[in-house]
Amino acid sequence: MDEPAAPVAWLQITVETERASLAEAIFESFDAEAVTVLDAGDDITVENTPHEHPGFEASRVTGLFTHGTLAAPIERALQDTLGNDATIEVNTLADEHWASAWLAQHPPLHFGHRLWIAPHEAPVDVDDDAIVVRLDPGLAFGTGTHPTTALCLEWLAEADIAGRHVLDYGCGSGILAVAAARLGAASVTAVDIDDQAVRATRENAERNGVSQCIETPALDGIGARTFDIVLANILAKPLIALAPTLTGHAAPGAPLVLSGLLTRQIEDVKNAYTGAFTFEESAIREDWVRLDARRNGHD
Ligand SMILES: C[S@@+](CC[C@H](N)C(=O)[O-])C[C@H]1O[C@@H](n2cnc3c(N)ncnc32)[C@H](O)[C@@H]1O
Repeated sequence: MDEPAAPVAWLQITVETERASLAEAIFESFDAEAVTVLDAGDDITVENTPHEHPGFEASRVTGLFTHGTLAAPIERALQDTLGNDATIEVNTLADEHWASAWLAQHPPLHFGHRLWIAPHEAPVDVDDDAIVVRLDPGLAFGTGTHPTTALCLEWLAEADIAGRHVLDYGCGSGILAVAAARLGAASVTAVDIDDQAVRATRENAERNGVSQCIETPALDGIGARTFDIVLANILAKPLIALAPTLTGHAAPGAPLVLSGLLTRQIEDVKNAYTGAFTFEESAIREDWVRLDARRNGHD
């Protein structure tokens, strides 16, 4: 018989700051398993934290790290970068506490006319034609609260997805892939360099009844296939490095949706794709950007 699994604990560091994107970058540089951001004004009811946070002005950025990660260097980096403006809180969470904290922090979110993202157990009171994507707590990036994910979900909610073949490059939790499938895509190909993200995508596809529509090949398993829609919410540097790959996967006339870059990185990212794509107006939230483009070559 298998040994019962040992209880897992996580290091959770939360920082309240007006410079949320810097805090996120620091958490990412320490290999956070997940980073979430709650903005000022969001309803906050976090379980298992020692403080209450009534009416704070700043964003609340939370990084989750695997057990054994040292808190001190991360705290030092946050303090050095954010100075006295930041309030830092360190907690150890048992697995089930992380899940309940996640649920409490993630009320159902609404995008466009009819797309909702909601935790599996959260009651959602919506119209009959609403598409509700159920996303359970996982450790892969992509819960809908991050501005870049939200910007991509807003694009998907308004786009003509029905019958299209979609590529989600850097799928994380699978949130965009599952939303595209639920919005009627003929097929979604979801890839990621992180095995955990691929696992989370498969699980979330299954939970939402769309696993037959979503394939998760290895990165080198897409071959030379082209897609009707290409989504990539990664970061500026990989987006630039991936320009030839994503260009090769976009069919003539296909929309390309890039996110994960900051406003100061717009020109560098655009330059990597210029020639093959025509860019439309960018969407910007909290200094994060979504670039919308269309593959040249459509008759
Ligand atoms: C910011 S998350 C986005 C997740 C999800 N698509 C969303 O919109 O919320 C970026 C994802 O891209 C993956 N990633 C980073 N570099 C990559 C690369 N070169 N190729 C494929 N995936 C990559 C990461 O592992 C991560 O899961």
